[in-house]
Amino acid sequence: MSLLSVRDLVVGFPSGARAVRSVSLDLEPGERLALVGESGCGKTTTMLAMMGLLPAGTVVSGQVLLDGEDILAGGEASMRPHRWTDIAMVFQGAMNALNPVRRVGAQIAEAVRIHGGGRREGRLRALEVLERVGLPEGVASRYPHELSGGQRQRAVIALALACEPKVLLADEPTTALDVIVQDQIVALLRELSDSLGLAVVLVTHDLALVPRICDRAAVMYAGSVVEHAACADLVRRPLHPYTRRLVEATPDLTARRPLTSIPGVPPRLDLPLTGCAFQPRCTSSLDRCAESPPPPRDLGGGRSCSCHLVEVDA
Ligand SMILES: Nc1ncnc2c1ncn2[C@@H]1O[C@H](COP(=O)(O)OP(=O)(O)OP(=O)(O)O)[C@@H](O)[C@H]1O
Repeated sequence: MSLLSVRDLVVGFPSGARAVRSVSLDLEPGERLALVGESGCGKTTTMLAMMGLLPAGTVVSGQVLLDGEDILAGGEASMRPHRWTDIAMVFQGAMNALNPVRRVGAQIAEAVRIHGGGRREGRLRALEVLERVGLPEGVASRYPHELSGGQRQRAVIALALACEPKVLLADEPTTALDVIVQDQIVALLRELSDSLGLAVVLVTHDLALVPRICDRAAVMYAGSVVEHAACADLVRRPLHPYTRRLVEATPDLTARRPLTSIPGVPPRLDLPLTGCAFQPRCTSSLDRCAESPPPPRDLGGGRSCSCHLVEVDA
């Protein structure tokens, strides 16, 4: 039994869009998984569904199992005991997620109190987690605007860790930071995961970032995971045509190869799909790619791929 297991998650919006069509993920303690894919493919929606925090959408079907318990099954009543205490999230654009008129330490202490801790415990825990993410003690009494971008991102990570979660969902945690600070946040996430046994799901559109933090990666396209592999395998030998194009479209300062873009646009999510979602943009598609969606094919060694071509090659 995995620490976290997402099974066939499907999320719909009132507009009729199926932003998440089929996502399955497994995570063990201390493991780091990246969820990658271009903008709009459903990464954030998947994370928000796992937290039970979808602003407008609904989980149409699927399960989110934490230590074997389906935390979505009973709605808010079954999610509430686990949100923040077992599974926590650093939101996209999180540097603006702190309350601007409250001191950083007080915000963390409040999170602890809301989840049953006392005042003193909250204060002590705030100092403890701020130190844990590499911030000096004085940060506790500062307001968010008095911190640098990197310090604010650390403070947001500290806030997410306040109630000692087992799983951290980090949505684009290094976007909008300069490369030096990005490196520091990458190192911090790795270190926290190793030392606390924290399982991390990193959401990013930046494939270059993935091997620096994660062990495994799941590639999403139009709401579905299309390939799942160890990061090194995924980057060295991508199997799905979409992953291949994504790798080719990722800047690499050492390789001196021309950068390419992926022609075309992802499909509309409010229309049903008859075949593979990537087929209209795929340069190697077969007739049946337009006719039937390729099921995920288990290739062994933790690798899977949803592509008719991979079936032909195998
Ligand atoms: N509240 C909403 N109502 C309707 N559609 C929505 C809503 N929120 C998101 N969507 C749609 O769901 C799809 C997936 O969005 P999502 O933000 O999950 O993608 P993403 O992969 O995280 O993209 P990004 O990297 O840009 O954040 C998009 O097509 C988006 O337009």
